[in-house]
Amino acid sequence: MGSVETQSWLQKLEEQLNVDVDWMDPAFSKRMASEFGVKPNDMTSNNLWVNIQMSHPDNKELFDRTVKELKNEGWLAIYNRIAVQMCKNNIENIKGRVALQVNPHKAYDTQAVLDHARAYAKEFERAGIPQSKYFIKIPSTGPALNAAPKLEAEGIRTLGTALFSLGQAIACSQAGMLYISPYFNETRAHDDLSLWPDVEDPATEHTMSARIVQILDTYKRLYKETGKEQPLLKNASFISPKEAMAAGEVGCHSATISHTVIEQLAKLPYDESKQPGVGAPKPNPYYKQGTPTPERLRKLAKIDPLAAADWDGKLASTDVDYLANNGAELDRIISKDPVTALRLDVALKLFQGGIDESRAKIEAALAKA
Ligand SMILES: O=C(CO)[C@@H](O)[C@H](O)[C@H](O)[C@H](O)COP(=O)(O)O
Repeated sequence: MGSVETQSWLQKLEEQLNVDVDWMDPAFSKRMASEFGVKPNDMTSNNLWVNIQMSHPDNKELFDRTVKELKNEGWLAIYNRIAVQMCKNNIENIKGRVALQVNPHKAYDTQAVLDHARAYAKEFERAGIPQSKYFIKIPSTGPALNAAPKLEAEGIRTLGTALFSLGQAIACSQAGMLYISPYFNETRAHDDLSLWPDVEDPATEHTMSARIVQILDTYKRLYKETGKEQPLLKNASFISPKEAMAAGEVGCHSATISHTVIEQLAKLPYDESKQPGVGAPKPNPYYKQGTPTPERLRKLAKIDPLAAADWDGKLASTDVDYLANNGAELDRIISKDPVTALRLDVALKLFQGGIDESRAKIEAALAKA
């Protein structure tokens, strides 16, 4: 797939938003450019992807060497250095930034989030990767997001992850973050398809679409009212190619996509007449140029299929300080929104499982070193 006549869904999507790769393997990023005709913009990761990539045969020598080098520094120092080096191994294959996620066990501990992000930053510096080429992923809880303004002031750019609600998105804006990653699907749905809203037209029918539209509308309004740059919406957690195309139509800034869905997008020949809706070319600069939400999606601005049964129909207010008192108001509104509370908790546990496995591998190697 390469010529304009046989443009793939993936190539079309890259015209509407920045396609990012949600996977750390350099061989796959290379294939994206050479076989699929789309070089990834950013490379995102999470504690599961780091854990998988750490066990890749290509990284055995890196793993063994780092355990030896840092055997007196503890498992986390070893984890950080290996994770940063694996980012470095992919940096030539992407156009933008690489990403690492802080320890999900510390999602309610501001100081621990700060310490971990700064430890990654030190490793990036040591590896010769400038601040302009990476960002740090922080879970969107009250205490964790309180670390972001301090990191941003130090030039360490951040992304709010495990994000399922407008309130979390407003808090990320208040924290001055570079990106947010709302999860289009809850993480459990990837393994239990009975939880997946597998709809014909995800942009209008998927239960998460309304929240994506509302976050974008709110950020565009805040940009207009304050002139302050807003986080860029990097949509994540797609199960099907149609969902990624919906992110393009809605007008997300970027979409970080698994290797499985990228392969599918690359194989589908694009035919505009068969798409339920078509996105606009990507605006640049994103908020300054701006693009309105497409007419057929306007109806999503005021509904919320994921809201609690007693929802009063009001969207989260931008006049509230969600970061005050260590994020108490953010954590309060999350607890009043059962879908967000559950999805956030499940996502954190999933990532905790990932880092626990890495820790066990490193500690087993340390025991033999
Ligand atoms: O948050 C980002 C990127 O910012 C992603 O890496 C994100 O962790 C993943 O897309 C989701 O966790 C989906 O992972 P999974 O449910 O497929 O295991």
